[in-house]
Amino acid sequence: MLISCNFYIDGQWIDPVEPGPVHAIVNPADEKIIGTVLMGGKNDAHAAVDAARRAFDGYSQTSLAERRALLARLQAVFERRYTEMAQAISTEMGAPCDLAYDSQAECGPGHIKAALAAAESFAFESRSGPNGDLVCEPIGVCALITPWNWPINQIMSKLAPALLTGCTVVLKPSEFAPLSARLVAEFVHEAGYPSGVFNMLYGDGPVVGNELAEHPLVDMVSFTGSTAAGISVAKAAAGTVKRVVQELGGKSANIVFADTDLASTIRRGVRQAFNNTGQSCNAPTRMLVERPVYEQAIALAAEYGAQVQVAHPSQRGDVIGPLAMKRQFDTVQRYIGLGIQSGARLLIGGEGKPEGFSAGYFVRPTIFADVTNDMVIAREEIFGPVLCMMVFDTEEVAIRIANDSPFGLAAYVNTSDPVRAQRVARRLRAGTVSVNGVGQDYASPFGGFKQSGNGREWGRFGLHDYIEFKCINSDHSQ
Ligand SMILES: NC(=O)C1=CN([C@@H]2O[C@H](COP(=O)(O)OP(=O)(O)OC[C@H]3O[C@@H](n4cnc5c(N)ncnc54)[C@H](O)[C@@H]3O)[C@@H](O)[C@H]2O)C=CC1
Ligand SMILES: O=Cc1ccc(S(=O)(=O)O)cc1
Repeated sequence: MLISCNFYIDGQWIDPVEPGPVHAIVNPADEKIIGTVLMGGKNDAHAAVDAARRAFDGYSQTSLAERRALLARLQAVFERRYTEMAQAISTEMGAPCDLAYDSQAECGPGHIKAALAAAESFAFESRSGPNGDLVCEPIGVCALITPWNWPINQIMSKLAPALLTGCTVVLKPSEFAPLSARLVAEFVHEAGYPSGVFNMLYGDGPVVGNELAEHPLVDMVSFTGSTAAGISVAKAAAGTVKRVVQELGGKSANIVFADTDLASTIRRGVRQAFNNTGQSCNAPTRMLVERPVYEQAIALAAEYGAQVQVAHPSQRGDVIGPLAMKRQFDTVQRYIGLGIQSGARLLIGGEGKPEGFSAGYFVRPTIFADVTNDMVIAREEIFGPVLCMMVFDTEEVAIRIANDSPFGLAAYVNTSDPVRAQRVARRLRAGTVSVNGVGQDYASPFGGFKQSGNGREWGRFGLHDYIEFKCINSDHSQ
């Protein structure tokens, strides 16, 4: 039976009032249509915003204790229905089942727990000065516009702090990840949130997303996606002076110094670049290797890259699945072609599908060596399993190349010298820096410098996005 996805507005499952083109849900592993997403229009966006606006007066006045209890209930529902979520993500965007279960779905409870933990020590009320009492109030109605690549990471890193701070929400997920968003709506309903606190509708970015960004009754927009769409959102939001938080693209550098444990560093770098089939905005897609170990690093990367197994998402283990959609497949093919034309040395992979895959948006994991930082493949976000390797001679040059990017989301440094690691990390213009493979915890801030964005999500940093600070000045001497 075909799946049909409709909207959750004001506590009800409803069809669009202004139906747009129906979007087919295509399983990226076999290209079969498994369902449809009903896409809305401007009037649907208005209905969702109106519901969120009506609910705001009541929900914003609930106590923090009540909101913590509700969010804890949402966590419990999520954990009980966890397997459904992992399966939905794997089906809609092709994440291999173990990645979907262990990492993709895990972001849901992960972000809820981090928000709840942050609230324990967050100063929602404090003194700001001799006369001032500082109170943190919910900013209002929030539009959450999210992509398809880590759908639950991106929904829950926004939704958990929004709900905890007393905001009401309109979620517009990507139509390419409709199933996980539908489950989120079911979980919120089951957790017992009042009607209108959470609303969800599908629609095109330029129509529904844009309408939410422009809407005078929306107080803030939290957007994750491409830099181009993020710029459109900011422009649309500017007329109403609403807050816009953007988490955008990346082209992250992975600096490999000659004193590192080369084999494990290269293996990890290849694995991280190909994880989620390269569809992560913080993927380390530019590997910068110090000259004395460059040829050795290239040989290791080719060896490990060739061992990467492309497989149907139902296959257990550390494999990579298809890209999420045909558009992404075509984009990645184009970039691989551009890499070859630009004279980069193709180590593994290349254009076309891997052997044995005729259906599905599977691509060949591809590594280019001798890439220079002016090549298109080194400058633009490819969003596929395409790794660019470059050589550098000095620490100074490595930092310069790493920072020579319009993006600044993440960076990676590998060296056995802890002093150098800290020195370099502090000079990299990126929102997160990983030293020797150490990953990010949910309590720490995630976001970018430059055209990678303007905010910080996760943990207590995420709470700030949804808060207005109010200073109440009065005579404290009495
Ligand atoms: N940084 C990240 O996490 C992501 C980056 N991307 C990059 O973006 C490229 C294109 O992927 P897309 O799915 O097309 O991402 P996108 O940025 O177009 O879409 C992300 C979300 O924004 C919405 N949207 C798009 N245009 C909008 C507009 N003008 N106003 C309001 N909302 C809008 C979409 O409907 C979706 O919900 C990828 O190849 C990749 O390079 C894509 C997804 C996530
Ligand atoms: O830890 C999970 C995680 C971190 C980053 C991203 S993305 O950069 O937004 O793709 C996804 C998942």
